[in-house]
Amino acid sequence: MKLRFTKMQGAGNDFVVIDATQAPVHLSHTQIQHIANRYFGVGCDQLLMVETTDTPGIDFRYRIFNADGSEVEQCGNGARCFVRFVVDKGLTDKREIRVETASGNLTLTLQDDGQVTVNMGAPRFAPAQIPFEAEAEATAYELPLEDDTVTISAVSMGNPHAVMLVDNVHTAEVALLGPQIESHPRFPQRVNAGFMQVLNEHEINLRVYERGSGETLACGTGACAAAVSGIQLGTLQSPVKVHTRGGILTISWNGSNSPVMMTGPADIVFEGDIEI
Ligand SMILES: N[C@@H](CCC[C@H](N)C(=O)O)C(=O)O
Repeated sequence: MKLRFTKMQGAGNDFVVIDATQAPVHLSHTQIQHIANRYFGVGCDQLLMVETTDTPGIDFRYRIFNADGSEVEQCGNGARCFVRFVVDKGLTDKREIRVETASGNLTLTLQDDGQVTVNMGAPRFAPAQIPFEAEAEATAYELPLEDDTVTISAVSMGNPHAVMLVDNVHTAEVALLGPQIESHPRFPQRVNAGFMQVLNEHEINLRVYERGSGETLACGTGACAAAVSGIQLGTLQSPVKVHTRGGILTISWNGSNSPVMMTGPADIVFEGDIEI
């Protein structure tokens, strides 16, 4: 069977987007892994499935799958690409769109300059899926690894993140520490591992080793989690410009239960059909 797809990217985090608004599309783990494979498939960090919904006041539903086939709760760069997709494909003429995800509803706005702003909702600091004993907000936790102990902040943006401070992201041991943090026993659902270098109180460099996809050029929820943890720790102030390997994201957060706002690019790269 041939499957029509659109390849997109947001700050270099790349996606295969499937339009399932006309008819349902069911893909197995193996089919998603094949599509995501950069040698034998299309290649992507995540696959996004755009669907309709009957929920009042909600325009679409969209589902997110990592390159390893696992379905996840949230994806910041994917949310921006989702908006560009439904607008560019003529699936809506709205510029402010409400979408249902596995971790709640989001409001997304397509700006006149083509950038997309996403209201990512409020962060959580003791997320249920991260069983730290302490309840304190934005506390830094010691995490013992194979040959080292690192200090991380645990932040949920709907999906789980462990953010650590590093002196220099370019030399940080992302490939070594990322997989150890991702599958650490203290994170039964696994976790996205962020490596943050503070440049000044409004600017950071960030690399993220993503759960289920490995290191990506950018991670939207990772950028939100890093900015939030830095603001909570008192080293950053909103807004925070996040420099990733694939582009710049701007994160604003007024603290406590206020929503995290993320702004950044989203573009279509090409379209095609793949045999699955
Ligand atoms: N790239 C994404 C996050 C995708 C999901 C993540 N790998 C997870 O497993 O939670 C983003 O832009 O937020």
